[in-house]
Amino acid sequence: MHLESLSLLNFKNLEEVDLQFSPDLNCFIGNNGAGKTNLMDAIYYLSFCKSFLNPVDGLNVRHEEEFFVIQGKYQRLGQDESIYCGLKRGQKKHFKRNKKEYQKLAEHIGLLPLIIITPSDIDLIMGGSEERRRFLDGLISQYDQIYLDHLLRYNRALLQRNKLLKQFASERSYNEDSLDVWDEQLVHYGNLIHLKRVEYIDRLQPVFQQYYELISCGNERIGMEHQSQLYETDFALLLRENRHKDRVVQYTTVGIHKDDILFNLGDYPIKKLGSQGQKKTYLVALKLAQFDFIKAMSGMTPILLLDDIFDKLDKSRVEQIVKLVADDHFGQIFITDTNREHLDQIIRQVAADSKIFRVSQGTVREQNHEEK
Ligand SMILES: Nc1ncnc2c1ncn2[C@@H]1O[C@H](COP(=O)(O)OP(=O)(O)OP(=O)(O)O)[C@@H](O)[C@H]1O
Repeated sequence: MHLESLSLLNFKNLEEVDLQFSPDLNCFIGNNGAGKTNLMDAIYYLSFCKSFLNPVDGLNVRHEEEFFVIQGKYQRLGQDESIYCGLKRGQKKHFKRNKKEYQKLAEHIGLLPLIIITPSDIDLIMGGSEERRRFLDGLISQYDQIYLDHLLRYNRALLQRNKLLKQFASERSYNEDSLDVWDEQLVHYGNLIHLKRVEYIDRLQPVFQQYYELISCGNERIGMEHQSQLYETDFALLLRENRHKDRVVQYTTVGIHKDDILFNLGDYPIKKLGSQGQKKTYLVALKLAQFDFIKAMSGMTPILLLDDIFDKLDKSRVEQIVKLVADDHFGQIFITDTNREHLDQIIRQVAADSKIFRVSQGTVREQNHEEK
């Protein structure tokens, strides 16, 4: 599967862009603030119906303009696919596949698999546990509708239980039975979600370790540990034991919504003790493992977006990543850099077709390989 062409109108700092891509390697080169990441974001939008940077759609409309349009033409499983996304300030977003508007955006997710590696991934390590749960849930639910359904039902039950706990406090009344209904639901769906999370982390772990070893030349030991209260105690018992506490604090303090993933380097948390380059290596390995996963589950090779991937990495790690992505295991790749040297290094190693685009103050033009 690959993106053949992209047209943009008023998307962030990109006023009008029309580009034809290589099915293999596409490089965006330009100075800081030129618009390289915005191009990546537009491609991300076409797969996930939203920006990876900015959850408020209206902020992606070019300043002083009223609307944006993103259009992409894809080759997917031997067929042409035309995807349209349009937004007028203050109005609903329109998202179309082959001119037909989606009723629900969720129907589109998974159609055009894509993995992005970006500097903002650092939130996965440095942010709170909800970042890591979102990563894991996103990974599983993209191709497992049942898991997504269980997650939605669990969250709904959690919301209702928390509402009741608040109500008890404000009305100073307490009815055990009304909590039981929600506890039953939490236990049922929570246990199913727990089993799936355990299974998926077990599957992700070895692939992730392999990528990390490849990039770091096997010099460092890493780990990923799923932390859940359900490993130690039965969920129903846990809820019963913590009922009194939950009533006092007015929310549910135990359950799979408290899970975390501990990212380790050696015996220590990478969050506290890892260097910037080690954290970056960790994230690249994690995302490449996610790539393999999605590839296996979707039966398609995802598009790979590498945004500013070489920043903070030493020469040897850069070389290892270049070798990795030059492998034909990966399909269409988009890569941004301010440094032409890195891109030339990749282009030299990749036997496949490649294109270079110069991005400058919101304009983009294809340049030939000799032009510097
Ligand atoms: N809605 C918008 N309208 C106009 N410009 C915008 C909008 N949103 C963001 N920008 C501008 O886009 C520019 C950032 O572009 P982008 O992040 O793509 O840069 P980049 O080329 O990736 O830079 P770097 O190398 O620093 O990562 C900024 O100058 C920012 O002000």
